[in-house]
Amino acid sequence: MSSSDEYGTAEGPGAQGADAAEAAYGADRLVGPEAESDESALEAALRPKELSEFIGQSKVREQLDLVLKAARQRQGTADHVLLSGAPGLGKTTLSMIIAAEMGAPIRITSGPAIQHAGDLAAILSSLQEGEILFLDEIHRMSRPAEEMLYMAMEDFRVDVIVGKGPGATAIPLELPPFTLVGATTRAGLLPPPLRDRFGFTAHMEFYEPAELELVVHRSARLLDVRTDAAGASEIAGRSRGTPRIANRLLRRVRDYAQVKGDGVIDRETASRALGVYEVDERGLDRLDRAVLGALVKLFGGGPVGLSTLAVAVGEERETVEEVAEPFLVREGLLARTPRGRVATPAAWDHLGLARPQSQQPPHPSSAPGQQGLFGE
Ligand SMILES: Nc1ncnc2c1ncn2[C@@H]1O[C@H](COP(=O)(O)OP(=O)(O)OP(=O)(O)O)[C@@H](O)[C@H]1O
Repeated sequence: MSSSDEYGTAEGPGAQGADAAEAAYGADRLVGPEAESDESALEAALRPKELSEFIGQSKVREQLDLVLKAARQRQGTADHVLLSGAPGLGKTTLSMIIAAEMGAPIRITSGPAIQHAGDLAAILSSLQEGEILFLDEIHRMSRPAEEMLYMAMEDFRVDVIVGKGPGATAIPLELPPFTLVGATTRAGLLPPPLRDRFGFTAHMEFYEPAELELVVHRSARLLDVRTDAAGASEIAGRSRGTPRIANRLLRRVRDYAQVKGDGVIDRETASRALGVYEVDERGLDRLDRAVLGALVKLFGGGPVGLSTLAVAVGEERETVEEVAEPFLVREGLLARTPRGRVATPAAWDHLGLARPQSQQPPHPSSAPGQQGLFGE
């Protein structure tokens, strides 16, 4: 096994790998950021319909508001919009809000559904003037379709190729002006010519706990569930900065409150309910804690190779690398280093374990160089 095989990449997985591993492991994962297969109707019911209802992302909202107002004043179509950010942060929701604010219809499709340029030509040629075309996972579109999109975005025109080989001819096709809203979890993977054709690019950040509390209160109101401030705060704190997860945890806590309590969600009820589902107070689930526990207890905090860590927790290495690690890294509990995975001092604290000597904060009298690995 090569050393890169053993240690995995320090940067993390590629796009397709991450999507596949999340889909495979994350299908029934309460804190997975992807939508579950039966979730779309529930999500639709909870989507904010107007920009003013959209919680958080204040900069994005302010900028988008300007873009849309200006387009409305000119009675034209809005510039193409690129929304980037992790799954479940509200990209689809924002695209629907753009359509609503522009009073325009919306067509929804995704990169993986457009494998041939012809698929895209069929969609583009049937758009109405001013229509919003939402292209989710735009980074997963095929190359020929992507190239067709360049011209469509810039000149509202496509060349449809008829025939094959030397006899093939390009028939130009005029398109009505439309607004493309592209969404991607990996803006860095978009080729620059595509990225540059968007007039407005917004990066969506993870939400602050206070913003997620507002999401929980709003959803609770729509679901007709009573939640007090402490209950909403407990759910928000475990939602990994993601409204989709907040809404999902709220539904599970609602079940618990209904079956085991009086239907009201307070701190105690939320905490007990999420304990049943093994989501801890910081939003880690069983897999996250298994990875962290193995790293700390079996390997003294590392460095340890990815494959060895995966064997220790009985999972595929892709699952550890793509499903568990991103959140652990984001939370500052685990670091990916060229020598392998390393637990940070916060990992011991989170697991309620005493830090070993090497991870102790330096004693004020200790000489430089005797500090722990992270030199706190
Ligand atoms: N700012 C917000 N305020 C209130 N609810 C939100 C907000 N953002 C997202 N949500 C809710 O979270 C859920 C997921 O949002 P959405 O489907 O728009 O995410 P997404 O970024 O498009 O995810 P994916 O990349 O997986 O398609 C929806 O039910 C939506 O109502």
